[in-house]
Amino acid sequence: MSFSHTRGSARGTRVLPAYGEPMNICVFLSAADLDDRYTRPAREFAELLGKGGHTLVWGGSDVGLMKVVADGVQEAGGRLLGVSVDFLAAKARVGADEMVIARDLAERKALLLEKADAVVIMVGGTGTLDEATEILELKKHGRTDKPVVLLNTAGFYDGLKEQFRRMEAEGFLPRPLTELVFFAQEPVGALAYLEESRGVR
Ligand SMILES: C/C(=C\CNc1ncnc2c1ncn2[C@@H]1O[C@H](COP(=O)(O)O)[C@@H](O)[C@H]1O)CO
Repeated sequence: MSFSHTRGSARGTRVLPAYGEPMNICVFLSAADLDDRYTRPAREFAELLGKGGHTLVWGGSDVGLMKVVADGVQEAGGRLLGVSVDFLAAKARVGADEMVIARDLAERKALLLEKADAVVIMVGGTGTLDEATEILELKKHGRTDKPVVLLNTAGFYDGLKEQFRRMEAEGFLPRPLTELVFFAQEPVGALAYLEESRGVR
């Protein structure tokens, strides 16, 4: 495993993989221990990701749903690229292919997005919501065009979807909602969207 701390602000820019090539897929998701309603689809998505030869880019911790997905990706043959943060470095997963330690949460978010070709938002709490709104805000301002999927497991994000639709209908969004985020009901639909959108960008 390679392990590095960040220094300064010089960072490389990712060259997007061509259609059919493996991607770096950043997943934002809960650090909590959850029941089967949420762990089953998370495991299913992890397996698809690993079997597709993709790399999981995630928050680096070995807890809750974050661990479920990291385990699933690794077992299915995918790579793990963690971006932890200084104050959680002791909790970082041992055995990831790469682990970067950011100085603070803001830098971690920037690194997670920088290293990703695409983003999937799974069920989560305030941490996940914070990460999700960061990428959506960047997309809103045209600062990135990376595809974003919201995996709406067990209707967890029905309320958020409703709120986004209201924002769009009442003029709060300068871009159509469909350009910001794709809502997937199932893991297979989430990955299919990412793989297809890579071919047309
Ligand atoms: C080991 C313990 C806590 C570890 N907690 C976290 N580790 C890594 N990343 C985290 C942690 N908590 C939040 N994150 C980031 O936010 C998302 C999850 O937050 P949520 O509030 O649970 O939705 C996740 O994507 C991470 O990037 C306790 O000792």
